[in-house]
Amino acid sequence: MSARNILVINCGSSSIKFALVNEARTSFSLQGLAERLGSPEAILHWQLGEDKQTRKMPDANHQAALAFILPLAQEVAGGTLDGIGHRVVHGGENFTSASLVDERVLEGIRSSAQLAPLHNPANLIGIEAAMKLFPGLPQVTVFDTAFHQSMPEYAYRYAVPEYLYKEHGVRRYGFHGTSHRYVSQRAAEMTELPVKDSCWLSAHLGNGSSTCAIVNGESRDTSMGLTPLEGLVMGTRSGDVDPNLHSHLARTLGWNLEQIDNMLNRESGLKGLSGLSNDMRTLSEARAAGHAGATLAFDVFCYRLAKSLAGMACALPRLDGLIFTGGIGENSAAARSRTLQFLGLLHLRIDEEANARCVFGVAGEIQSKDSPRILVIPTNEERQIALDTLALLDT
Ligand SMILES: Nc1ncnc2c1ncn2[C@@H]1O[C@H](COP(=O)(O)OP(=O)(O)O)[C@@H](O)[C@H]1O
Ligand SMILES: CC(=O)OP(=O)(O)O
Ligand SMILES: [Mg+2]
Repeated sequence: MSARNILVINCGSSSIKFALVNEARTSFSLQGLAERLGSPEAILHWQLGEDKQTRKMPDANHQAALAFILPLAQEVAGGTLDGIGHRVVHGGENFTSASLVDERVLEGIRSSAQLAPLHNPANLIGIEAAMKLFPGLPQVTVFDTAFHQSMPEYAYRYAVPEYLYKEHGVRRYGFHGTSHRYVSQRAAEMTELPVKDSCWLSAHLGNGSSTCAIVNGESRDTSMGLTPLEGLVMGTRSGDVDPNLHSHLARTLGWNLEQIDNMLNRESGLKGLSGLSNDMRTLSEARAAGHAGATLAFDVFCYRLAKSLAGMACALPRLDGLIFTGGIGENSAAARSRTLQFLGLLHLRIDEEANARCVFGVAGEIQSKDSPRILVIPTNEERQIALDTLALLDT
C-alpha cells in the first residue's frame, strides 16, 4: 500500500491552520495559515514545497478563507487524498477519541457549541465546507477535550450541587489536548525520558492559552474548564474572574448574558487590559515603546501563567520539566523569561542565551544548570490530527 495523504483543517478562534500530511513524510507538501481572521489585517500564508506565498484578505472570516484554501488543497492533492482530519474543540463527554463524521457526530458538535462559542461554530464551518467539496472522502474529527478525559474526578468536578454535573454535564473538560499530548510525546524524544515515566508541566500559549499537568503521558489536570474561558489570561478572553462578576454587572450595569459573554470572551484578556491589541507581537512592540497598557497586559499574562503552573504542580508526583508551546510559547522569549521570574520556588531557572535562540520554530532546552528542564517545543496539532485520522481509518 502506498503512503496515504490526509488534509488537516484546524479552525482556531482567529486562525485556520491547514496541512497536507503524507504518512511517510514528516514535512508537509502544502501547509498554511490564515490569521487575524475577522480583522482588516486578515492574511493567508501558504507554502507549497519551498515556494512561499501570501495573500491579503481584508476582513475575511473563516468561511471566506476556506473558500480559497479548500480548492487549493484539492488542486495540490490531485486524486490522492485519503481523508480529512478536523480539529474540533469541544466534544463534551460525548467523545473520548477521534470519530468518523456522520449526522450523530455533527449533532454532538452542535450540542456542545454553546460551551465553546468561539470554536465549535468555526469547526462546523470547516467540516461542512469540506463535506461539500469532498463528499466521497472520510472526514474525521479529533477533539481537544479527549486527552483530558483521564483527569481524576477531584480535578474535573466543580464544587456546585451534584445534579448540575450528573444531569447537565457541568464539569471541567479542558482543551488543547491534541497539542499538550503532542508536545509531551516530543519531550520524551528530546530528553529520552520515556513517556510512561515522565512528569511534565505544559503551557500552550496561543490566542487561547492553557496549562496542563501530564503524568506518564496522561492529563491529570488542566487550566481550562467547562469552556475555553477558564484559567489563563488569553488574547481576548479574561480567563478566571470572580464568578460573582456576572451578577455584579447584571445588577449594577443592567447587562444581559450576551453582553457579559461577549465582554469576557471577545473584549478582555490582552486586548482588554492593554486597550490596544490581542496580539502579543503588537504588544511587544508597544511595550518597547513604553506603552503602559501593553506593559500591564504582559505582566498580568505572565504572572497569572506562573500562578497556574505552580497550581498544576500539585498534580505531579515529581517535576521533570516545563514545556512552552503555542505561538507565544514558541516565539516570545520575553514572556518565557518574565513567567520564570515568578517560578523560583519550583527551582525553574532559565538560561537567557538559550532562551533567545529558541524562537521561530527552533526547539530546545533553555534551563540553566541545576534547574528542572525547560523546553520550547513547536506544537504540531496538524501532524497529530493526521496520525489520529489514519489510526481511525485503519480500524
Ligand atoms: N514572534 C512572536 N513574538 C511574540 N508573539 C508571537 C510571535 N509570533 C506569534 N506570536 C503570538 O502567538 C499568538 C497566536 O498563537 P497561535 O498558537 O498561532 O494561535 P491560535 O491559538 O489561533 O492557534 C498571537 O498572540 C501572536 O501574537
Ligand atoms: C480551545 C482554544 O482556546 O483554542 P484556540 O487556542 O485555538 O483559540
Ligand atoms: Mg491554537
